[in-house]
Amino acid sequence: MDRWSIMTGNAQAPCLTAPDGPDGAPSPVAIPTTAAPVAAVATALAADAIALPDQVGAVIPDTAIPGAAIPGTAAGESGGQAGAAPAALSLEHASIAYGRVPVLHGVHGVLHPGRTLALIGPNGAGKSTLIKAVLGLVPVVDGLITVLGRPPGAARREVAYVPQADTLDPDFPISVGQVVLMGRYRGIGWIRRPGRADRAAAQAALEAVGLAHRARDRFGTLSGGQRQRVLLARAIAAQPRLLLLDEPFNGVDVVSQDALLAALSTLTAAGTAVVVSTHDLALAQLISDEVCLLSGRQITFGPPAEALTAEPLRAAYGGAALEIDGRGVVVTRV
Ligand SMILES: Nc1ncnc2c1ncn2[C@@H]1O[C@H](COP(=O)(O)OP(=O)(O)OP(=O)(O)O)[C@@H](O)[C@H]1O
Repeated sequence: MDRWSIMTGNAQAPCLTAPDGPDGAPSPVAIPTTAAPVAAVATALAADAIALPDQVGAVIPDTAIPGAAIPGTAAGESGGQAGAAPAALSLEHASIAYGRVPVLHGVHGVLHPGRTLALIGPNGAGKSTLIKAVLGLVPVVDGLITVLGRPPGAARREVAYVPQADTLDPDFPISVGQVVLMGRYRGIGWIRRPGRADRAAAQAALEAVGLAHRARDRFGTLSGGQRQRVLLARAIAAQPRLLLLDEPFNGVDVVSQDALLAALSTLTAAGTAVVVSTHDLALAQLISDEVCLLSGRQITFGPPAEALTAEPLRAAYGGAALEIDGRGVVVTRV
């Protein structure tokens, strides 16, 4: 049976196990196989040239919202202190709505620079919605979201976003190197040609994801997982302070996933905060410092050892979260 599990034999130090593993050995990562084939994109890469919000893997365009810090924000809540770097992301009892009715309620927690936050929850839980709210694309109708000390949207120059891969067009005629170089355009503008530093940053980003040797190849000739790595490289080249990844591991094999994880680790070590939405609970436990468990509302926000336990998982997944002899929790595929 295809499923994820988080075994919590020791509540203080949960370990990850794949109960269905071929040899019974612990397997740290279970990759969902629900990814749709990478589908048509032409627009996404083309749109990037005019800096539309849904662009791929690049720093989100600045909408010229003044970047003033929000007055009255509690320093402790948003992680801001006089003279200290602000939190990468501060969520204060935020509710988010597309129209009049909020689809996500009561999101509350702080992500600091260099830390990784996993957004977890079943289909329709609100993971993508939260990412869009952080980008300033969907309104916060109650509470507050602060990004790098500023309102969502005002910090776009320093925020990179990698959307779900299946929104991309693999047929767009552009090389791998050019895709990555697009990550630099926020800094250099669309008129000026990229300089040596931009090319070096793009090259380093491609190396970080292990695809420097494919720089001259057409983007569309890469596999889905390799394309995902290129898009991450593009985001890395932008040198963001906050990176938002919407289900980046869908359809990615173990080798590509390892390359992605290594690149992410380098980023966080350099101080970039990462938000990653995923259905892979084991992976979330492996890579995240904080977990935000959602199901139309926030179930819990905290370290994985606390957030990915039986009670909150049952609240999010209902009967799909099965406890096994008090030893751990299995969430069947959602
Ligand atoms: N553009 C939109 N307009 C109105 N409602 C929307 C829109 N996009 C999403 N929703 C609704 O918001 C809720 C949360 O959707 P969202 O895409 O954030 O979930 P998700 O956790 O990312 O799901 P999945 O795991 O399936 O990607 C759902 O009920 C969905 O129908």
